Amino acid sequence: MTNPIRFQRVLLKVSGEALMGSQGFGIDVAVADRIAGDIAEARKLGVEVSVVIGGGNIFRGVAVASKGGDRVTGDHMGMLATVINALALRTSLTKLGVDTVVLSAIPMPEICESFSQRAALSHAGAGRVVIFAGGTGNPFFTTDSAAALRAAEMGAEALFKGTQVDGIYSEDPKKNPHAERYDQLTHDEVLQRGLAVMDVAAVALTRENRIPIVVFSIHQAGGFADILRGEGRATFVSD
Ligand SMILES: Nc1ncnc2c1ncn2[C@@H]1O[C@H](COP(=O)(O)OP(=O)(O)OP(=O)(O)O)[C@@H](O)[C@H]1O
Ligand SMILES: O=c1ccn([C@@H]2O[C@H](COP(=O)(O)O)[C@@H](O)[C@H]2O)c(=O)[nH]1
Repeated sequence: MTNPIRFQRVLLKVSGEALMGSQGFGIDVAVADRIAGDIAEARKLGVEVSVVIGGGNIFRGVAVASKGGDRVTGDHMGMLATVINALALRTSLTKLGVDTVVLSAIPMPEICESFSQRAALSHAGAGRVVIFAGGTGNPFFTTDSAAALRAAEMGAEALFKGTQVDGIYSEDPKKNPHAERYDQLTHDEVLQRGLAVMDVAAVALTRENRIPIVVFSIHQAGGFADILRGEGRATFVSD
């Protein structure tokens, strides 16, 4: 596939669920190391990469709410899960010699730096990979929304969503293996057709800020850099 856009600065959303690999829960270090390698490879192409990481391998707030618990507490637990994942990914990147900083939306200064746009831009400008932890810092959101928000704040030219599937389909391909796969869509088409690969708030925020979305499989080793080179497999969302 031809990449219609050339990117110098991107925001990568890494699926939390992907981090558990073939385990049923938690972090498979080999997977974290491989994803870190993919980020390092992208940086070697001269692309500035910052990262938002999900928490689905550890905790999602809706799991608490669905059992009658308090949603806000559940979401706090989910946001903390993203901090755990961010620390794991930082460890993997550091092993590769990639200078990396974790900025959390929820201050926890003994563990990592707190998020501010100024700090994030300064670290990125100094050549570091910035990992945004703690989502948006607010309940009732997801890390997709955090990714859209941070992409806008960083002036990213695209939001890459590295997820469980290799693009956007007419329906969830895990539920319908005959669903049609798209190469190219507009933000409006994603919203109007209710394509649930990403939450509505995230798609709306990227549409408002004219940020393209690139959906690809995080399980494809080297896939991130391939797409940046104009190769690889992904669905592009742009207007
Ligand atoms: N129309 C669609 N096209 C593609 N995938 C879809 C679609 N509708 C639903 N999905 C599902 O959405 C999933 C991505 O959702 P989600 O963002 O919650 O997971 P994730 O990327 O693993 O992130 P995390 O684990 O961090 O929450 C895909 O794995 C896919 O099964
Ligand atoms: O801004 C945010 C981001 C996330 N959460 C909570 O964390 C979990 C994990 O994030 P995923 O995007 O599902 O991977 C999410 O389910 C929420 O419970 C949040 O509250 N606010």
